[in-house]
Amino acid sequence: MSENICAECQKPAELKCSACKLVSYCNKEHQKKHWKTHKLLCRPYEIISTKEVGRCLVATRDLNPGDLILSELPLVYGPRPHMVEEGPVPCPGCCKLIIGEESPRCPGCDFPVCHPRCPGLKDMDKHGHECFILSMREVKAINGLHDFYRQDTLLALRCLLLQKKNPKKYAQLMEMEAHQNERGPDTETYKNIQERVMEYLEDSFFTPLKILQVRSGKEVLEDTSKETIHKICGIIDVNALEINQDAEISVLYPTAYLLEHDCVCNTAHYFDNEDGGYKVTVRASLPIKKGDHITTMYTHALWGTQARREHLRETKYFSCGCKRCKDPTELGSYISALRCLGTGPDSCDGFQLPVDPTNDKTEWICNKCDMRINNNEVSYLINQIGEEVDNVQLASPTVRELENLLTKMLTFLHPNHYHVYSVKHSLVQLYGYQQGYTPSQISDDTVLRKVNMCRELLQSTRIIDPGNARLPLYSGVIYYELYSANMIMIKRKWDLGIKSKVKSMITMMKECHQCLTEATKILQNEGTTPAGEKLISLIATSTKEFNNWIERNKIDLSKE
Ligand SMILES: C[S@@+](CC[C@H](N)C(=O)[O-])C[C@H]1O[C@@H](n2cnc3c(N)ncnc32)[C@H](O)[C@@H]1O
Repeated sequence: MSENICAECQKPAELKCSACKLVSYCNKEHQKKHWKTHKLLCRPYEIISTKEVGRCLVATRDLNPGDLILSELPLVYGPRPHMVEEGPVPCPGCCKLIIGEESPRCPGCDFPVCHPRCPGLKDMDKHGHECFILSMREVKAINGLHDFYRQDTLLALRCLLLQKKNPKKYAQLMEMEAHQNERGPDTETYKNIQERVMEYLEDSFFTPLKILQVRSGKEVLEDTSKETIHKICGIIDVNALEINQDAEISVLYPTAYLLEHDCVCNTAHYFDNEDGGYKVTVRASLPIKKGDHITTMYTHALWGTQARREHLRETKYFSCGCKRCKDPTELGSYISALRCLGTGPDSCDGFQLPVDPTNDKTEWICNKCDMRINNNEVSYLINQIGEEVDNVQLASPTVRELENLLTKMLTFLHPNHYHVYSVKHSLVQLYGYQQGYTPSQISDDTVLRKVNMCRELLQSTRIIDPGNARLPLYSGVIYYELYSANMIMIKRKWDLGIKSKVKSMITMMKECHQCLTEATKILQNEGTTPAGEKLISLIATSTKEFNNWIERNKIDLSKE
């Protein structure tokens, strides 16, 4: 007789839900009947393996934007494993950034901490367990703290500690892809890990630990071999998700790591640290059909194809072949396109596009006059412009400085190029605020310029991030600035007696309403970062003010 019980009638059952394989039924009819209840809990994906991507998730039913895909707690997490040579470091208890030299020390191991009573110091899922190992070293440091207390090695140590503490979790962890072949002994990555993690942990802590283990006959760590530590570092680099909310943390999840990459992904994920556990929730951000691959984004949506592909190759060891990467126009966004670089009589108003964007040595051809240039020239130009943009942006530029830079850039780049996007995104946040451009000072022409820039930015953002999965803060800011610019114009005209009977005024008011509604929707899961929280509150206040203004002036936007 079957051990399983039908979820509908509690009689013995042989049939299983094919999607989650967790619930049984005695017949198809009862399965159908129970679906209304079960669909809220049923996992909507299966794990498959393909030659191109390895293991990945595929939808087992149609999903709509917002539908839950998975929600889970970490296997292990810890301070982001990137070497810091100066400046703030994470507290090993809570991962919040602190200045090591000015901070108190952990009473157990002497690592700099935010407070000697930081709750994470005793928590066995955080610092509690590793503190014992770190206290093996008897010497303490007063100077040169960055080299002596290496928070960038703690996540690898926490992974090793799972060997004894939670063998099931350790086994799950060791199943993850580490790309060891691409990180072999002759690579820079290997040499770096050897020195930065392996030798540091071995010399400072494992050598005294081994002596203690022999003496006491008790084993704390089973396997601290070079192979295992290199594999763990590979696993962290390839699979960990990064959280930048209140602290800089890297997290390994039991299932979420299986999400494959796509440069236009169909899910969004959020972290929730309310119970101190960094739960991740993954939801569909676009409609996903049964059988579609469920994807996320490992790199920056606002980078052009060459920059994204290079980043993916260097950090995740694969060559992306998604639709956006293969399309010279990047789905019509023209985010990497240059102006025709023909000179003199050869110049035209066309745009230079890569002939084969997935080939690093591709030629770039003008879509109008066939003028060709090689990739080295394009890379050189883009790097030069990128450097100039970074330098100007870092120096808190004025409107005038950014406008001059923009004019210069537009002689080489498409108006939607990602470097241009970045400058326009800064400019729309200065128009209306900087001295000389405040709401009472800014000219009508400049307000219109801001409105047009916001609309152009929104158009590009919608193409490269149609589900608002990766750029919600960018979009939220643009919607807010489009609202603000429209409001300046509306109030000016209103004061001149041009009221709600005029059609263009109603159009602008409707756009204001739409901007605030869209921004509120897009930002609904962004309240966990300081920037998101601030923007959400600004938009909530503006929505109230806008609605009051509409009500006070007896305007009915639904009727007009
Ligand atoms: C976080 S892991 C994802 C799980 C992995 N597929 C596995 O089997 O363990 C990331 C790795 O998956 C592979 N991968 C993910 N997305 C890919 C894609 N779009 N194309 C090719 N490989 C991909 C790469 O090997 C990458 O380093």
